[in-house]
Amino acid sequence: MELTLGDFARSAQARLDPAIWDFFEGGAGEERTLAANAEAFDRMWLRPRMLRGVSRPETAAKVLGRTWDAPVAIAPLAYQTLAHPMGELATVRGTAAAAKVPVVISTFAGRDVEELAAGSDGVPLWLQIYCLRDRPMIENLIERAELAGFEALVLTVDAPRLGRRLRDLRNGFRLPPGIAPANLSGDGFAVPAAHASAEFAPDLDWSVVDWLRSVSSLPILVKGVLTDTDAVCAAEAGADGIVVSNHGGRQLDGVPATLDVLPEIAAAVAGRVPILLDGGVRRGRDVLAALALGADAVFLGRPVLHGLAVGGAEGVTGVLNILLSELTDAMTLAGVGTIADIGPELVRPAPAGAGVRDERREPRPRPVAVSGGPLRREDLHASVSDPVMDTMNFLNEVTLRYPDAVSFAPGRPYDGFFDTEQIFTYVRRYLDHLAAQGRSPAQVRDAVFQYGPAAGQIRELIADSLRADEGIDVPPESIVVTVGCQEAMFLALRVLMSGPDDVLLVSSPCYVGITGAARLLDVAVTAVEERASGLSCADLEAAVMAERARGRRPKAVYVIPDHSNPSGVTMPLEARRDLLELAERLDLLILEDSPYRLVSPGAQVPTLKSLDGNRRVIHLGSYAKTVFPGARVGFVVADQAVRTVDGGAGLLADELAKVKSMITVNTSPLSQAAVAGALLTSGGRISELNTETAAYYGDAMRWTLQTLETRLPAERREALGVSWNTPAGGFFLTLQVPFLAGNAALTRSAQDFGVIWTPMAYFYPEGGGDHTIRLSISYLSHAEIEEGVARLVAFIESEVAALR
Ligand SMILES: Cc1cc2nc3c(=O)[nH]c(=O)nc-3n(C[C@H](O)[C@H](O)[C@H](O)COP(=O)(O)O)c2cc1C
Repeated sequence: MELTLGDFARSAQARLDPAIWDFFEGGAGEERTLAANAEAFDRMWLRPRMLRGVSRPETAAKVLGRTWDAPVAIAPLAYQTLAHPMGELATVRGTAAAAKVPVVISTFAGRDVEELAAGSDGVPLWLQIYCLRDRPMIENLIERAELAGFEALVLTVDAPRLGRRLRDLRNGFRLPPGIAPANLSGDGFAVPAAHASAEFAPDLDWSVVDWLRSVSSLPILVKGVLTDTDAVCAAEAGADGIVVSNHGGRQLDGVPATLDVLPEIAAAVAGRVPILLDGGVRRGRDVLAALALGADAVFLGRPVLHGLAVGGAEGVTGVLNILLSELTDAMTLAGVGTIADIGPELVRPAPAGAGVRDERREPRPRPVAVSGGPLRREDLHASVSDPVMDTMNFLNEVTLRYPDAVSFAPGRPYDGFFDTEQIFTYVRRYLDHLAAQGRSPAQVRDAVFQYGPAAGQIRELIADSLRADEGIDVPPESIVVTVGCQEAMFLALRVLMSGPDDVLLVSSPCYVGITGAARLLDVAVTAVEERASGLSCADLEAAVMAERARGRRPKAVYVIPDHSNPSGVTMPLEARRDLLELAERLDLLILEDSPYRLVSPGAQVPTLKSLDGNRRVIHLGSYAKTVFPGARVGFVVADQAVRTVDGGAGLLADELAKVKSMITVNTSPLSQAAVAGALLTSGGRISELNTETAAYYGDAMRWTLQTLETRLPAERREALGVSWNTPAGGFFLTLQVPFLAGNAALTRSAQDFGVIWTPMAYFYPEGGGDHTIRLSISYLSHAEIEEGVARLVAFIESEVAALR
């Protein structure tokens, strides 16, 4: 039985073909905006008033001069015949049975406007307009609708073309035979995005409102407004109303939630025209919140399709009845007697992290400024709003919310080998070493108390250690000691990438630290799909050629050749040689990052840098896993020669150090001292220092793989459609699953099964990884691994059962 709109969504999903479900549910890009719409409502608390004498609140609302039974209308939704054969006719009838509120009919409706008007049973019908290149066809449709008794036009302005809807792209979505717009002539509709690219007029301006006005006497609402400026433009262009909408997150991913922009728009419009809002309205209290923040009414989108799929007209009636009775309940409990009584005092933002919706959606709770603070995030550098910058927020949030869950998420080192006293011993060891080298007491003191050289003061020790451990033979001058490896990446990108046409190539999936650094620096990133044995040279070459054909300059490729984060993949020796050869041939640099190799058991494949005869490799180093992450010490080896215009020569490392002096000045000498002490203790062989640690991680990886194998033997996992890779080292392995393993699945996993993992989709710069899970094995005990895997398997079984 469906008691909430969420229940209807679940029932609909069970009934619909997965590709159609994705077409309905999906948003553009990473679906950040889609998720944000709903979360914005979750972040809003209601402030009820008591003893207000409200027994039966009155939900009737007056909008555009007409009284509606409730401040809710049905959003334009294309191709409703995909959900039910009666399509829009069932929607109109189902709405009429629940309430007299407007139904907006899409340009791409699957039923004739005349037929809908005949079946409307007193429900106001509005026509949504996509202004196609073929204006006469649109004009004809408007004429027919007006003649049939439609009461308003809704001009959609956020779709010069369709947003990049990755689910549809992945599914190769096409309209099934027999599904087509009933009110348009022509063909080529089967792939909606392709049709839109060919037929939508992309170059409209506000004069299109004049044009509409010239062909129709109906009121015109402009749908798709997201800023105060455009709201004013719409009002000044003569619109009779605006619809604050981001198309349900289906157009430009990364625009804000509609509820978040509503206050600024309401302030700008100042009552001149009615404001409607859509996106994420799923409960009666959401309607209250939208009205409190300045909307006159809301549109309901996807839930209508869910109702249709579940029970045609009756389903739509069911959905509306739930929403409207929730609205009545909320008004009663909040002490609100009429719609006109709803004002801004009825809401306040929830504290951060509170109010997260407990449904199959992807919440990302974040504080919201309802009335605007002194700074607007949209005025800050775009990177702060970029999804890549807070990829891990949601995961951290879930981890905090379910502290008892077994977590396979964090890639942090096991702390059983840390010993506080070690730090003092290491620092002492380094200071003694300086004294033994003949430094005076004052010099030894300065070596920890003072600023140090930008390039670092332990470069010799690092160079010795690289020679001893890795067969990397480079002069100390080619090394810059950095604040963690992250700074090394940042410096390398800052120095190498000089113009807007420069491109960094990365694998997909890819470590987020590098894509995040690229974003901070406005560096263009192109992803190359990773294969089972890492980056393929053929793929890389094709990507380089494609970039060059576009007039761009691919300058470097970032790789984690050993036990990669996130996939766990290791490049074989031959592939490394091929990559070096390709880099030489294509004049590319390689950014090699390999933090896990020395904490992995057994012999390791040689580093790219040790095989690099042509100085193609910039080696990014980290002591986070081999010494301890709290030191925040990393380094970069950049032995490439740099020629100056006046014929001088230096090393790339010198340029990196220059930039570093303007970022962190120098890496903490105290931290460098601790790391140097560790290097000295092991005679430069950091691998020896980590023998026990490597054995520990190796054992944890084996244990995890073995437990998975026991719980899901071949036959069972085949039946479930599950598989995983078997890395020989590192912290990560990946699991393929047949269901969508995104944030919603993660929430169910944490909440219902007590196990947390990382959705691999976080690591795909251009989308992907939706059916893959990353497991980190680095810090769990055998018992925790066993319990965690048991829970994970139970979760997987339940998800697979829900699919069937
Ligand atoms: C399957 C689907 C089809 C849609 N078709 C149209 C359309 O033809 N015209 C339009 O202006 N908006 C269209 N929209 C956007 C909706 O009108 C509305 O803005 C959005 O769905 C509201 O968000 P909600 O689904 O979160 O309630 C469509 C949305 C979906 C999900």
